[in-house]
Amino acid sequence: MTKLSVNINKIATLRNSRGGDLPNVVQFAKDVQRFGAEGVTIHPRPDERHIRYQDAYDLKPIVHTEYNIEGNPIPKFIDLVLGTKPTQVTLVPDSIDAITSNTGWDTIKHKDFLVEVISEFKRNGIRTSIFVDPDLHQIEGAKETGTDRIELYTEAYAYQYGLGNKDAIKPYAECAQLANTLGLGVNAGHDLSLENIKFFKENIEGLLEVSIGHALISESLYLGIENVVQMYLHRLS
Ligand SMILES: CC(=O)[C@@H](O)[C@H](O)COP(=O)(O)O
Ligand SMILES: NCC(=O)COP(=O)(O)O
Repeated sequence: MTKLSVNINKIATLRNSRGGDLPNVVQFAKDVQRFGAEGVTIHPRPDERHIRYQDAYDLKPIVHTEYNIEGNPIPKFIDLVLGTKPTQVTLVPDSIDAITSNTGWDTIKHKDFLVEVISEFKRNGIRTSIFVDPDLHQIEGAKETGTDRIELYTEAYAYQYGLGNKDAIKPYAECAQLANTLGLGVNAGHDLSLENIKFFKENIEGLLEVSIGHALISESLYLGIENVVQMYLHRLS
């Protein structure tokens, strides 16, 4: 069974564009869970241009499914995670100015650092996951860090699948197989969508969780726009 965790960063980005509280991220998180989502993911960045640190605290009491907080473990982020105690923390090595996450960890080079932060989170009862490229050496390195899970960075798969190259699944399938053998749980995310998710799921053994935001929110707009336009027309008639 693969859990769907909805990343609500985009809802915060939309809210921030006007400075008010529309759309309301807490209400949105309540709604996605009511509609069946099995988790809520947020990815606060140091400049808080998407989800804000305060949002992470506001969401804590209402997320009754899996609460997953993603981010680069700088001191401010570590304090946030220890203060909110989500179900899972996913460590992502994103630079401060990156538009979105664009690389996985070098689990070999950053082993000592990862061992340190992962053990701190695990001491506090928080499950850990680390964002990695589909590279067998990086999966072996991930095992050495003590992490509970990995999150496979799926941007390359999504891009290639869109071009019709289904072979792009191969490194992901191999990495998932190795992770399963090593006792690491397998999550995945980035640019997964209604178009590419089924094939991914069918080919990845033991896929525990996917976190999806950008496409899922965009698809919600496309699929919901007809209804809303009709509702406005009705009120104007
Ligand atoms: C790790 C990852 O791939 C996602 O967390 C992604 O970074 C989504 O965040 P944004 O939608 O804010 O780019
Ligand atoms: N961990 C990936 C995530 O939360 C969502 O990524 P995306 O669907 O917004 O690309």
